[in-house]
Amino acid sequence: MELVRIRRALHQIPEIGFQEVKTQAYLMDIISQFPQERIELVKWRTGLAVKVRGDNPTKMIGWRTDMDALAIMEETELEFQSQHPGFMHACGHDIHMTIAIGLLHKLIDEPIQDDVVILFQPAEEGPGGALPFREWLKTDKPDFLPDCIYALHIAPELPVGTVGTRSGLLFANTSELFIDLHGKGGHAAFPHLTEDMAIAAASMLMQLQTVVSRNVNPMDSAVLTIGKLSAGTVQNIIAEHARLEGTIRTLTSESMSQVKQRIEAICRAVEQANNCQVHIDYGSSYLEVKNDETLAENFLRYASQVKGIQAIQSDAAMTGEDFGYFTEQIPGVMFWAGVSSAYGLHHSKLNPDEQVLELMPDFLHGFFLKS
Ligand SMILES: CC(=O)N[C@@H](CCC[C@H](N)C(=O)O)C(=O)O
Repeated sequence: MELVRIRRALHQIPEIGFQEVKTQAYLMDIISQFPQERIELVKWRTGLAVKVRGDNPTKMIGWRTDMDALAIMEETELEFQSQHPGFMHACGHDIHMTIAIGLLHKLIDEPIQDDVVILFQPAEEGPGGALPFREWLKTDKPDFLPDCIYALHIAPELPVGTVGTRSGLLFANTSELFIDLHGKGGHAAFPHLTEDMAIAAASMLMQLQTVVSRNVNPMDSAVLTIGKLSAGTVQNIIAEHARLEGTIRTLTSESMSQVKQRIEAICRAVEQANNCQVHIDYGSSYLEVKNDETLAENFLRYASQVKGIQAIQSDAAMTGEDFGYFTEQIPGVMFWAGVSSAYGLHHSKLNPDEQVLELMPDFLHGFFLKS
């Protein structure tokens, strides 16, 4: 299998959530070149579910990969860099999909006892494909619904060959956050006749910093990041509109509700103080990823015995993953797989080491053989 070629081809066609049309077509083309006797493929929106029949199945194991990219301008200057300006596989989903293809090929070549279903899931970065995909499988394709489910995420800071996970909570509860402020703009020379939304947004941004530092129990944990702040139109007009775009991360749904209540109180206060209208939109939200204890222990035990693999216990992280909607109802494990990149996830220069492409399909095939 020329996995490097496949990864580079996928890397060149990054598409955001539910727009993975070329990605889906490319994957289907690759899969159509495999022997078809053991496999059954169904499409779901821009995603795919591919079932591989085992020799003597007692269960169906699930493997999930995400497919979407991010709206980031790539700056790697690699010869195979993104052909879609402004979009990049900066979260490693091109690597994830290629590993899934490698695993699929291996399972066809050397079948195992159990059935395996590989889920190519769109829209992990947003607005979230896991929940509707899971629900569709349950209602329309129950014979594609796995009994247990696994997934990996690349870890730029870990060397290739290292895999890490933990029992229980791995990733945070998340909610996107979009806040629009509307007030009376006007001429830059007459500020007393306006309500400046740039000032109102700046003050809101600062006040939002007190939510985690002053309202969340220090023994709990939360993150409130505003990744984008925009206001106004040109240099000599006082802004009538401003927008804050961010994300909230907590360890439980309860603390997510508390954080949201504080954000709402701050927005009402900014409305009053600045004589403006504030509108909050929480966008999409993801459940925390909770690894099944027994499966996670089995996984780490297996990994620690494989030559060339270093298994580590990971800490929980404030990353979000809609894989949490799978582990909510299906026992599962997500793990980190090292890719030795100097630049991290969501960075325009992320450059994973492609050696992981050869290593992981073999490793997973061995794991599924013994699961
Ligand atoms: C693994 C990873 O980086 N996941 C994303 C998921 C984003 C969810 C949503 N769009 C949000 O921003 O809340 C992450 O940013 O953690």
